[in-house]
Amino acid sequence: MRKHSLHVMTTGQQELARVAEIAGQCPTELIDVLHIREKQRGAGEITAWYAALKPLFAQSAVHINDRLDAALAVGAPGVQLAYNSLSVSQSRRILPPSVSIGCSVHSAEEAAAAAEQGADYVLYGHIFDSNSKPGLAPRGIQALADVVKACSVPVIAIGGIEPGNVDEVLSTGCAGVAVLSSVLLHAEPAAQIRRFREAIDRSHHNLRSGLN
Ligand SMILES: Cc1ncc(COP(=O)(O)OP(=O)(O)O)c(N)n1
Ligand SMILES: Cc1ncsc1CCOP(=O)(O)O
Ligand SMILES: [Mg+2]
Repeated sequence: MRKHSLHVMTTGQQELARVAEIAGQCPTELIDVLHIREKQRGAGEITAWYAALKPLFAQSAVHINDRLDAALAVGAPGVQLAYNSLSVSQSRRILPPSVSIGCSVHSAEEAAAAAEQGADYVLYGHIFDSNSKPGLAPRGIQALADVVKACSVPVIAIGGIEPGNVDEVLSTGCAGVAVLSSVLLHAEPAAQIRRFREAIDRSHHNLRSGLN
């Protein structure tokens, strides 16, 4: 298992055929987790996305954002909960224990609460300015470090993350990075995935265990 992980999220702005085309050209084995984050699509459509993308991400875990019904229907190994999803504890009651639960959090308090309820990891952001979160102020590196300290489960950083700022992000002790536009909307997604993986693997920062 790799020390730090690379999560890639679908954008909600592309058709399945385009995402599949990109995946077919990319070293997807360098990606630890693909998130199907298609908030405007129904559960049936999301199951079709999973069926089409899973073979292209054979070595990645494919997690489903929000829709536990779709995740259960396809046997996905993980879900990602958003602010308006079922809570972590509600999700735990529904999902088999083997299904990983990630939870989007926006403060150290939310991160600690998600961990307490049984989240396997939290996603915290946005760290830097991001076109994917227009008009919203970024939370910054110090806030990420504070979340890492407050939280007993791995923290994945998201928002405005590029290969050039990965080292600074990992210096907080977080467990990895999640990227949306900088991979799937990039002109050269394959090269960009390699740059991310190299930047992550080059970093010598250690994971912080949290609560210390
Ligand atoms: C009112 C409000 N709060 C938060 C969000 C963003 O949702 P979030 O839980 O952060 O889920 P992801 O965007 O991370 O998938 C929102 N849209 N509105
Ligand atoms: C889903 C989400 N949550 C916080 S920032 C973000 C989007 C990050 O997108 P990008 O990687 O394009 O900055
Ligand atoms: Mg969020």
